Amino acid sequence: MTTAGLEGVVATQSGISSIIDGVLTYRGINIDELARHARFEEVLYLLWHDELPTFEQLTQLKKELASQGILPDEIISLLKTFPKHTHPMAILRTVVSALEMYDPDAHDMSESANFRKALNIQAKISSVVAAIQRVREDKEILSPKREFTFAQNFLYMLNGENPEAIAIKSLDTALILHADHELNASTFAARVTVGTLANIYTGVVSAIGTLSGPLHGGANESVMEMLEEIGDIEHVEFYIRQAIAEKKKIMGFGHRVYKTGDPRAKFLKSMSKELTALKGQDKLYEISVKIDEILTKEKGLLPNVDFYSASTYHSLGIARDLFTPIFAVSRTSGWTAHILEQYANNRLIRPRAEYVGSQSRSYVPLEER
Ligand SMILES: CC(=O)SCCNC(=O)CCNC(=O)[C@H](O)C(C)(C)COP(=O)(O)OP(=O)(O)OC[C@H]1O[C@@H](n2cnc3c(N)ncnc32)[C@H](O)[C@@H]1OP(=O)(O)O
Ligand SMILES: O=C([O-])CC(=O)C(=O)O
Repeated sequence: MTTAGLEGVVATQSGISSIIDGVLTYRGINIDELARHARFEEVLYLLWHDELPTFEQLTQLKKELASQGILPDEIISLLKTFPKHTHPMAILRTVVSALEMYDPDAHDMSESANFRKALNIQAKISSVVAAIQRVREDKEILSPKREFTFAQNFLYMLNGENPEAIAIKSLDTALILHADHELNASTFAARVTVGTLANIYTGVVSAIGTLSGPLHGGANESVMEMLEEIGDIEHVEFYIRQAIAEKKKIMGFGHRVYKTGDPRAKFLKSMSKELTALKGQDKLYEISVKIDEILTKEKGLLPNVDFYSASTYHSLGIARDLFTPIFAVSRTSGWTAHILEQYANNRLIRPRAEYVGSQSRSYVPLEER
């Protein structure tokens, strides 16, 4: 028996995040508590080490993220070679692959080397995403500052100025909310890849490619496209009813696992409300809420993590095609935690396929076809 899309199939055991009765936890801690009280670096440490960091451990991690976040000159030169219209997810996938070539530990598969590589990727991926924007604006590439937090550094490297407190807090919360999510498609891809004992860079590259699709992380960019296409609250009703009639998938709604709502969406909704109001972009929030109301009423479809993240990121002044790369910056914490967990107890992941093709055919020579 096969199950389309492996729905409901339990493919591995994991101690990293759980989704039980619609409640999401990281290492046993409810995401609601982490979103309200933690900082992204604490969540990163928690995902990697199964413990919240002490003050000293957190300080050390912050220091290492800033120092490892400096990109090699070769990587900056490489970033400048891509055509300007290249999608940032394609650049990110390519550059993370290239990072392996500048890591002397790339093929050391010891546990300590794998932790070092996880840190290297997590630190640099944020700098790469910011640098993608700086390169296309012909601006100087900036490095993280030691005194800044991870979220603060990302916004600083992106915009070249010390970000406002509300922007730092909002991005930090968004990073926490996107950090891990059990066996989602990109994490599964990462685990399958490293299950062959391919290295951690290769696992993250697989994951980035998998995240980019609009049924997964790419949905946040598609949501923004839709909001821009709708343009006005007056157009929502017509647009959504037509999409329903044409049986189109509406981006940012529905979920394979959550049927009674995505617990992350409420935080993004309230950030979207606050930030759009602050930036005079209330219209975007109002359009989003109207879409949400119609889909809930007409189809019982609820927003997932990607829906309100679109208006949240937009009101932070972030370009639409950087939304999914930012998701990747956050999810690198979960991917690398899962990769380390996979290495710790590895067995090749190799399921079977039920054969439904032609049977008992013979080879026909070329001249007889
Ligand atoms: C971070 C993340 O990855 S979160 C997900 C991001 N992706 C999106 O937002 C894309 C839009 N959503 C979807 O395509 C889906 O809901 C997915 C991919 C998230 C989940 O897919 P599945 O679990 O395979 O659900 P499936 O696509 O079978 O949907 C079940 C039913 O709900 C409908 N449905 C589900 N999502 C949507 C949607 N967004 N818009 C319209 N109808 C939908 C389907 O058409 C289907 O209806 P049917 O039974 O009448 O054919
Ligand atoms: O779990 C999933 O299928 C998709 C998702 O919400 C995520 O990756 O955050």
